[in-house]
Amino acid sequence: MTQSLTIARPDDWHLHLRDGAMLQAVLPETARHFARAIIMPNLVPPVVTGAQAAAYKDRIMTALPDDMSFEPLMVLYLTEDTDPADVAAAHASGLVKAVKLYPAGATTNSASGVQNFDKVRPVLETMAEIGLPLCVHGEVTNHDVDIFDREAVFIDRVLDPIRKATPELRVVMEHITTKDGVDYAKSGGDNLGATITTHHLIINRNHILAGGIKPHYYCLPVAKREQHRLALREAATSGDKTFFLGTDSAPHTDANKLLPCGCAGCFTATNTMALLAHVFEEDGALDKLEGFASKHGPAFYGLPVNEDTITLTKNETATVFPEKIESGDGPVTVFDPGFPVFWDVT
Ligand SMILES: NC(=O)N[C@@H](CC(=O)O)C(=O)O
Ligand SMILES: [Zn+2]
Ligand SMILES: [Zn+2]
Repeated sequence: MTQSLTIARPDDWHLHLRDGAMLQAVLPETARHFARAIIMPNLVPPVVTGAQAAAYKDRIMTALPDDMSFEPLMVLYLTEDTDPADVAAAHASGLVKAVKLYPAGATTNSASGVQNFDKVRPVLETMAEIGLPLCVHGEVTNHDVDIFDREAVFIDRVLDPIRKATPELRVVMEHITTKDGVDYAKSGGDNLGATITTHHLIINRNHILAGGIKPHYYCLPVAKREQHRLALREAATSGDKTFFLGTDSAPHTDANKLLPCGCAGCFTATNTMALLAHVFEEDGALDKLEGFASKHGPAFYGLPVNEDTITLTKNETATVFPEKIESGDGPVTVFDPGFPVFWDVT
């Protein structure tokens, strides 16, 4: 018997669209299901100023197929030279919905990120005053900190001090991967939210490393132990409005993934909603999917819930997702959950 679920059209609160040929290829994969997305600014060079964000938004809208509707929510990449007045103007004009903090060297294209957090205090204070959220890639970069501990250590050494110094600052902990992240987000009050990716609800570190290395499961923050995946599942399916969907769909060509030093990122835009329906059903929480994917994010960002809807259908035969999508830069492998999924967006 087929089963179906209609929910308000979802949004993606953490998405990499890239630029040029890759943008052209991946944008329809998101716009097919999602109404809006928070667009990550880690291009080369990064999207630092309001003018750069306006130009990038134009390129996204130009790449959007005529028969699709989609609103990119633009984000500025925080550097030690970011001008608070430029940030305030970009927010006041309605263009920019968040500022992104990358610790320098933490992840893909983060070389221009912040090294000395004191240098960005004036920007953070301006953001707190105007209510502009800070999105955070929450990992320290110290070589003496184990990669599996970098999120928990970031919370103690960087995030908590920033929030104590600026309690009015609204913060999104992006792509949390640990129980530590879940617990900290839960206890943070209304000014703190957290996004969770689809893939971190599905894989743990064994998926990457056991039985041969699987580069397509390698992303940052790296997937952790099973106990952490279970904590993320519980948070996402709990109905707690602190937690919302940010897919972190991060396309890299297969050529760039399958290298001796391969790129970090999972490309999930194509099948995210079907995978989430599977996950939420498995946890007996289909009634919580709409909150996670369509309602808690707009509430945090002070935006309306989308008026249109999507319908998810569970079929008798497994859904066949494309193994790869083609881009002008080369093929991009679609995230494979490793089990059959019977849901699809109709
Ligand atoms: N998540 C990833 O593994 N990669 C992202 C960067 C990021 O979100 O950290 C990317 O831009 O490729
Ligand atoms: Zn990140
Ligand atoms: Zn990301």
